[in-house]
Amino acid sequence: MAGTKALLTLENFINGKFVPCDSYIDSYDPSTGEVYCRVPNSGKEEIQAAVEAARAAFPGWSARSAQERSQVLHRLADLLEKSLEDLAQAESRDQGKTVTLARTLDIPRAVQNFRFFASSILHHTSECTQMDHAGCLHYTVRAPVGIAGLICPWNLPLYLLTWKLAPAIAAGNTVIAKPSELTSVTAWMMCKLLETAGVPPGVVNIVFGTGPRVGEALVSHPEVPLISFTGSQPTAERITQLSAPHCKKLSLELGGKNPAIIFEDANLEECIPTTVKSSFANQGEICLCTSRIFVQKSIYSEFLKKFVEATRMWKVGIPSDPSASMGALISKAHLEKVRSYIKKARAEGARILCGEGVDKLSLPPRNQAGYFMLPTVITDIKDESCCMKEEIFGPVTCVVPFDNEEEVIQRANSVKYGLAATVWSSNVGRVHRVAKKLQSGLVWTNCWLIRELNLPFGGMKSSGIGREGAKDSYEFFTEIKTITIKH
Ligand SMILES: NC(=O)c1ccc[n+]([C@@H]2O[C@H](COP(=O)([O-])OP(=O)(O)OC[C@H]3O[C@@H](n4cnc5c(N)ncnc54)[C@H](O)[C@@H]3O)[C@@H](O)[C@H]2O)c1
Ligand SMILES: N/C(=C\C=C\C=O)C(=O)O
Repeated sequence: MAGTKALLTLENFINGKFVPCDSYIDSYDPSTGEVYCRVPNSGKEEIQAAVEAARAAFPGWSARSAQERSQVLHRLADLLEKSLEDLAQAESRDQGKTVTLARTLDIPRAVQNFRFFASSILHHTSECTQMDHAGCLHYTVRAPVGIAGLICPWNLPLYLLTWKLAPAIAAGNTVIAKPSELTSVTAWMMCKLLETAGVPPGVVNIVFGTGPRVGEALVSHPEVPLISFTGSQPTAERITQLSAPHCKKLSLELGGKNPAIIFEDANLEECIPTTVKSSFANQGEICLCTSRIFVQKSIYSEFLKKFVEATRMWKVGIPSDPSASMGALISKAHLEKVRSYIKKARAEGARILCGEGVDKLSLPPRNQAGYFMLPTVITDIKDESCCMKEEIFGPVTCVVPFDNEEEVIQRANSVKYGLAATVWSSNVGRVHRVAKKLQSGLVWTNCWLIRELNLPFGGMKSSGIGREGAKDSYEFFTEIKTITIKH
């Protein structure tokens, strides 16, 4: 345990108050490898206190009109926006991403999440049918589920927490959220804004700590009927097991092994920079990142040469460097895991064209122990290799050739995941055809990560269960009831 003197110490946020914890976990600055923060190591007791607070707050919050709740969400969005720079600096320090990315993606999107659900909650309608022969009118009503359990990963901390929190409270639920123990700081900072925004005590409770300890206590609690989880597939399996005896409502947003399919008629001037970005943005630590690039044979050599050149321009730097495209990976353990895949690829006879073990990474002395690595491109690799099958979740991408449409669809679909894909071609008929056949919850053609928050977001196969978005999140965070009136 590091000396605790200068360390930032977080507290749980329960019933509108910050409460200290009996024990703490060290949290590291990924850019230096030094401990800089202490995160509460909460457990069953803290979850019980949060459940009691959320239970007491539910009748009042759920009885408010959608308009009243919407106003609270708008105020919170405004407050987050005012703190954008502080939050961006904190997110970067905690996660390792560049400040530029946190400033332009993570925090603006957190603000947008509150504004978006503040608006969308006002526009839902319910169904009504007539049954004239029986003299009946039927209609549906929706009601909040109760206490929502939200469990989030470390890659886009505030972005993904607010993507769950905003629709949950907009719909009238009260919430217990558990951020990743690796990235808890911006959630804690957000708690400081809740009272000013008008969020009543107990509506939002944030309990920090590890998955096995506090995560499992939340999932197992009988008074939490719903769990919205974003994270890895093995954790989702455990959450599913623990939820089963209680028949909990589950939303699972999991990993991916996302293909990019690049046809010979693709506009390479747009495709190459976008595919470098889709492979390496946020250090490749986005579930939507490309990690298998299939390129049609006739343009394979040209693509590979230009892609490697462009990857070498994707600068790794300290997170505060405005010219850096990529910062540090989340943890030492994760860096080692990502490196181990490159080692395996090499042992299988694949070629590493740039990055890890090929090029030299230059860092200031203070950052030598940080968790940095260069963006790495692998080729001459078989589809059966673990690098082509398993989620690496780091700055590593594989490039392989293909002959024709049918073959590439089959190969793209040959993994257990089905989250996101990109298709590059100037033939509009082809992009529609291929997009329809891909086993993927999201397909971007001639672009990547353009988000329309109204439409369903989520994966198929081992990439998850359920969808998030305006209508989908509303349906998940509410229970529907059919009412029949005989007249
Ligand atoms: N589909 C998406 O929208 C999406 C978005 C971001 C990340 N991800 C996925 O998340 C993974 C990376 O995130 P991670 O390493 O934080 O995932 P993880 O599964 O290790 O952890 C996610 C969260 O679950 C908690 N947790 C761990 N064990 C638990 C348990 N037994 N019970 C309850 N909670 C538990 C963790 O503490 C953390 O808060 C990748 O697989 C990535 O693809 C998916
Ligand atoms: N959920 C979203 C993104 C998930 C990214 C995973 O790392 C979103 O854009 O709504």
